[in-house]
Amino acid sequence: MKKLHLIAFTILSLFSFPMQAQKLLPAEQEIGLQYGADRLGKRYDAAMQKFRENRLGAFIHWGLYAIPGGEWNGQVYNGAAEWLKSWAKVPAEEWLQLMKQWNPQNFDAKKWAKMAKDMGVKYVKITTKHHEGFCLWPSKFTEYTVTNTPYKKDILGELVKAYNEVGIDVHFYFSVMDWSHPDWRYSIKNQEDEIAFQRFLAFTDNQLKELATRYPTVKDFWFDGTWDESIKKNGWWTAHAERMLKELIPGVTVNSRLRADDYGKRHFDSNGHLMGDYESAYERRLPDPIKDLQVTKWDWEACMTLPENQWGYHKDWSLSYVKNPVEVLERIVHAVSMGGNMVVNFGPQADGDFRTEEKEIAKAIGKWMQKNGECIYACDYAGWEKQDWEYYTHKKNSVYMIVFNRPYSKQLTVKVPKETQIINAVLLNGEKMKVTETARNEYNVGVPKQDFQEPFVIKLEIKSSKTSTNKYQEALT
Ligand SMILES: C[C@@H]1O/C(=N\OC(=O)Nc2ccccc2)[C@@H](O)[C@H](O)[C@@H]1O
Repeated sequence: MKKLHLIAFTILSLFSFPMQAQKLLPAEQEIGLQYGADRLGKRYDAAMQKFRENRLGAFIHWGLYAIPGGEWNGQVYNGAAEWLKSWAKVPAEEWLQLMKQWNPQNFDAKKWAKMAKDMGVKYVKITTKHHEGFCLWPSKFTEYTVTNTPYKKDILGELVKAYNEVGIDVHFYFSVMDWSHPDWRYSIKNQEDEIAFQRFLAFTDNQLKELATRYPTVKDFWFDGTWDESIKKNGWWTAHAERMLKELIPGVTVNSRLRADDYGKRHFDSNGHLMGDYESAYERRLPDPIKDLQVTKWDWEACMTLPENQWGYHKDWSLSYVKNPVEVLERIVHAVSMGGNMVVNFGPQADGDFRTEEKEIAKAIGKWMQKNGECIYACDYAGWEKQDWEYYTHKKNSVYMIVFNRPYSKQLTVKVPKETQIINAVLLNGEKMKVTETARNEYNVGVPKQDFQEPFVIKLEIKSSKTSTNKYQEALT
C-alpha cells in the first residue's frame, strides 16, 4: 500500500514543477490557435494593477478534510491533509458523510478578517470547493454544500462580506476536479465518458455562474484540479470558462492553471504565450533569482505552505518542518523582488478557529509588514544584479534593499545599472546609511548600527546620470 502512496505522490509532485515557458516562436512561425492566449503581454487595467500591487495574499484551505485532519480509521497519513480521501482510499459517499459533523461553532468571519488585516495581506483566496466536492456556499447544483450540514449558513458569503468590509479583496479558489460528482472523468476513453464529461462541464459552468453572480465583488478565480487528460482534451472549455467569467465580472482575473489550449498545452499555449492573467505554477517553490529572470516579463503568483506540504488542517505538524516567520518573509520578499505575488496558506480547524502556530506566524508577519510594508506593496522587480545580502524591490524613484544576510564586512555591495547614481540611502526608520562609491557602477552601503535580529530595509534614492565621471580606468588585460 505504501508503495502506491509513493507512486501517487511522485505523480503529484510532477505537477508541482513550475511550467517552463516555451520559447516564443517568431511571429510568422506561430500556429493558429482557437483556445490559446486571449491577450499578449501584461494587463494594465485598474483591476490588474490592483491585483499586482496587492503583492501579499493569504490562502484559506477549509473543507470537510479539516474534520479528520489527516487521520482515518486510526491511521495518520503524512500526505497533504486535503488529499486524505485519496490517501486512505475512502469512497466518495463515505467521505461526504463528514458533512454531518460540519458545524464550526468557533467560526467568526470578522475574526478571520481581523487576523488577515493584522497580517498585512491585501487579499484572501478561499477554497469555495476543493477536490472533495464540498461547497462552502449554498450551491443549487449539488447536495454537497454547507446548507445540508448542521451549520447550514453560507460560509462563503459571510467571509466575502467580512473581508471586503476591512478592505481585503476576495479571490475564489475553485477545483474543477470534483471527486463527489459521478460525471467527473480523469480521461475520456469512450463515448460514454465523453457524454458524461460534457454534462460535468455544464455542471461546472453552472457553479461558476452561481459564484460570479452571488458574489459580484470577487476579484479573481484561481482554478485548480485541471491537470488531467479530460481537461486537456477540452481546452475549448477552459477558454470558454475564462471568457464567461470576464463577461460576468469585468476586470476579474483568472490564473493560468485553468487553461489548456487546442493541443492540451497548459499555462503557456503552443506559441509560448501565457494564458490567463498570471502564471500560477509556483507552488511551494519559487523561480531562481538569477536563472529564472524570464518570469519578470509576465505577472505571476506563488503560493506556499507553512509545513512542507499541508494546505488543509493536519492534526500533527510535527511530521514535517514548519517554516519560521523569517523563512516565510524571505519567500514573500523573494517573490516580490521578481515581480510576483505571494500567497501564504492557512488551514483552519474544523471548529472554525486557527491553530496557534498559524496565529503566531500571521502576527509576526504583520508586525514586520507594519514597519516595512512599503518595500512590498506596489513594488516590482528592480532589475539590479542580485547580491548575497538578498533582495531588491523597486517603486517609482526608489530601490529598496531588503537585507536577510548581514555581512561581517558591515558593507552591503550594490552594483547599479549603467548611468545610475545612488543619491542617498536611509533605513525605513530614517537612519542615514553611509554610501561609498567603490568602483564604476559599484557602491558599498553601510549596515545600521543596531543589529535588529530581523531583516531590515534600506531605501535608496536613485537618479540616472548620463555624465558618469570615468575616474575608473578599465584594466587593459
Ligand atoms: C494549492 C494546492 O493545489 C493543488 N494542486 O497543485 C497543483 O496542481 N500544482 C500544480 C499544477 C500544475 C503546475 C504547477 C503546480 C491541490 O491538489 C492541493 O490540494 C492544493 O489545493
